[in-house]
Amino acid sequence: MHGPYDALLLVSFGGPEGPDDVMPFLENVTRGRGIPRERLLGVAEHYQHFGGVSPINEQNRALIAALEEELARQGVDLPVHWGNRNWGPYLGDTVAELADAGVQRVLAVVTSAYSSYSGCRQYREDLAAAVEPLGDRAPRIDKLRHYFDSPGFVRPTVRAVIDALGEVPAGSVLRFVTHSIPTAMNDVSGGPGEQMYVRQHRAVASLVVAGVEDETGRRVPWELVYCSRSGPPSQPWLEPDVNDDLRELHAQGVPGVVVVPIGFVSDHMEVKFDLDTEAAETAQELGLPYARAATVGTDPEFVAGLVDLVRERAATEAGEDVERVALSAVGPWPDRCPVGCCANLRGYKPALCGQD
Ligand SMILES: CC1=C(CCC(=O)O)c2cc3nc(cc4[nH]c(cc5[nH]c(cc1n2)c(C)c5CCC(=O)O)c(CCC(=O)O)c4C)C(CCC(=O)O)=C3C
Ligand SMILES: [Fe+2]
Repeated sequence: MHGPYDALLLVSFGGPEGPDDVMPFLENVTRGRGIPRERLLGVAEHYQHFGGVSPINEQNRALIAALEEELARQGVDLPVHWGNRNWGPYLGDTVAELADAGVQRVLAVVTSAYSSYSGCRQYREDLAAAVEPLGDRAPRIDKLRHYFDSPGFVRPTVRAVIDALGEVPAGSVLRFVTHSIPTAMNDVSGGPGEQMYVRQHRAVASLVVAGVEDETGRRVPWELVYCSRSGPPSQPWLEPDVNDDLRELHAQGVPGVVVVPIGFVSDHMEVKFDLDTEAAETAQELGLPYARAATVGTDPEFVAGLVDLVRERAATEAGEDVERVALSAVGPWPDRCPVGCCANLRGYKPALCGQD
């Protein structure tokens, strides 16, 4: 059953595939965004530290393979295509190829689970830019609703946290980690004043903590902290930074910490560098026992959960009455984003998959 759709389209960030790609990639990411040059050079070093290769592309190839397998297993006959915002295969090229192949209806699955300009509307603008040159030949593109509070995202995270808690002393605490964004971007995430970026993350963290308690009987103290701040120091971004927080935890005498990167669906550079390299080093300097919980990646339950959401959407588009599973009170997120959702603070641009 795949309702009206002809194809799935995995939509992601993209990343460099070798040392010479790093600066052109970073220029693509930061064009017109006022990111200080020192920050850019610093981030270039993070990539060069890993041979100039971002882990994200390989992880997306693995996710596509896992999705194809699960779709076949469930008897859903939908091919999976792939397009990125900042590096090849570029979204514009992929969507043009789909049009050439006569594909008419596409369901986009974005590798970002939450509402924010960077993780939601910017991708919707990218989709609009991708169809724009194609005119009447453009496929119609829908976007899968946000899956942060889906069982397929929450349950593997619960398991990952339980595993990681086994690596640190009893009495350790949890620190859920996500990408910092400007507070002004958070304010309009999900709609004017909604602050959905933070609210959705806190909802996921609560669900995970409750899941861990259900399974282990342990109620573990937690907070939400941030990594990967960029932008000029004068601009407020979400805080605390994970490294500052580790110092604070050490000062409080906690016996250890598990960091849980719920802001990332796989081990992106932020996870590999900002957590596994930098934050791990901070913890080591402090003598603070530290473990990092796995991201959902290609966990079979996550992949099956995405396919469940694909089927839900296909049925909805086919006019069927379907149950919309969501574990938190801030979900289920609507299929089409509401007016003013995750506004572009630099000015309105056309976007697909929303009411505006
Ligand atoms: C909310 C959010 C997500 C999660 C949602 C999602 O997954 O989409 C995300 C993902 C990612 N961000 C990534 C990389 C970068 N992000 C940057 C810059 C920025 N990110 C921002 C926010 C987010 N980013 C923001 C507000 C900026 C400032 C500039 C701007 O307003 O746009 C910069 C420039 C240098 C710097 O400023 O740090 C880089 C290199 C990669 C690839 C990693 C890899 O290679 O594995 C991924 C998945
Ligand atoms: Fe980013």
